[in-house]
Amino acid sequence: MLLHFGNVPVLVVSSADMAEEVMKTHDLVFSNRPRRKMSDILLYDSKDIANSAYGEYWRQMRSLAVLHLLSNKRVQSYSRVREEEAARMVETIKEFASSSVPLNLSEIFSGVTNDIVCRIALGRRYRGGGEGCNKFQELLLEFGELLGTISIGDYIPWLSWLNKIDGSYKRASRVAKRLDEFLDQVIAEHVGSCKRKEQEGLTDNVDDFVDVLLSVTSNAVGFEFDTITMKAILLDMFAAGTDTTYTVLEWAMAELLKRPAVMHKLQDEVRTVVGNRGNITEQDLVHMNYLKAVIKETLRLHPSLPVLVPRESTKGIKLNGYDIEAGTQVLVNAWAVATDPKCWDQPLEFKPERFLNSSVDFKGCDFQFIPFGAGRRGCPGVQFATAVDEIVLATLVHHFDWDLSAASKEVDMSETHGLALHLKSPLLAIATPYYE
Ligand code: HEM
Repeated sequence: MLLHFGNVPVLVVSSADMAEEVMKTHDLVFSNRPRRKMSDILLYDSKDIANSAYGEYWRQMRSLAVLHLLSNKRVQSYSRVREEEAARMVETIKEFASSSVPLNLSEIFSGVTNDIVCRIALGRRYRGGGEGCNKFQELLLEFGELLGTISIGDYIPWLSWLNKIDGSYKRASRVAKRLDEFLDQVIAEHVGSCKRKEQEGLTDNVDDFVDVLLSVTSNAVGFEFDTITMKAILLDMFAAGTDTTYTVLEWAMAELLKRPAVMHKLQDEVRTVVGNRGNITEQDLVHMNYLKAVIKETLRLHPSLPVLVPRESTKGIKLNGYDIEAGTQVLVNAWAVATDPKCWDQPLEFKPERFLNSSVDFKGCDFQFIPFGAGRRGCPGVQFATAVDEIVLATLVHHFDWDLSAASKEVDMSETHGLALHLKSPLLAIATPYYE
């Protein structure tokens, strides 16, 4: 379907075949991202990976992230961080469980995901008191909210004065400045501690992303990599990696609470694999096929980014008989594709079993299921996200039995959109410890 948003032609793709045309057959033509004023303000002139224009700069940033930050090996090296944070979440929930107060699961999920991303990216948690903690959390919230808004000026340039008078650009500039100061401080602390370690002959066995980026900067040859680029990449990890990852947990738990039989089947699997050994390790997850199916089914019915991240055509092209001009924005409706009755049996039913004896995966080869996109601009954070989602969800159903709160006997599945697609109301449930 070809629409016009103001001055901009927008192609909406809603079938697996057309998604394949855009993201595989003509991927190169559709590898650009539209320029957005908000990302220019918040992300150093869009110098991050997700928003930068297709070209040499993007290629260098992307390969840096894929090779050094988000590779399988690097993601696995953070298994202890994820295990520790999942265990910490259990302790927090136990405090609530003893008072039978309904627990705000949405808050728990956003907190644990944020702690994991902060520890991996910046080296420590930035939540719950301590120097700079609240300031950073507040800034991240505002950053996400602003980045998720659509500016009318991007579509109708002569109306961009509206964004000036509604104060959103000014607010974004203030948030960008404060985040910039915060990241400068984090980087300076890392540089200081690197020097100290060098002088004392200490070696840290797990580097966080700032450590990795600092070592890449000092060894980078032949491409433009400065502190600005480093800060843009770090912010990308929060912008692209936090909300998207935690909303999967929110939707998965909402579906499980609505379907006790599915919840019990998952609990049986997790408890059989782990027994009463206490906390789950990532080694255990390898044996949890139903858990993986639950996460896939959640991403099928509730993709975190239902229309992915917009692409833009770099030149005119004929697609399915239609002329698509250069500069056309493309929205791939991943939700429509993943619920298309031509590809899926009972498409609107939550049935994790459909993935048990199936090779269909979200790695970007099966175009009927593309929650992480595909092709050159496909999500490089798939391993990172699934590692977090698997351990948190497994831990939650292993340690506790769950019941809807007395206040809400029905799960309210209404949606709202920020950076990612959220439940509109916080998910509340009562936890009863299983192993006491
Ligand atoms: C469940 C969680 C996640 C979902 C559903 C998701 C989904 C997506 C999607 C749909 C895109 C655009 C793909 C395209 O245009 O074809 C994308 C891009 C991206 N994602 Fe993710 N993502 C998730 C988690 C993460 C994580 C954890 C990170 C990093 C820590 C990350 C980093 C990125 C980056 C850097 C891009 C931009 C890639 C580029 O433009 O070259 N994502 N993601």
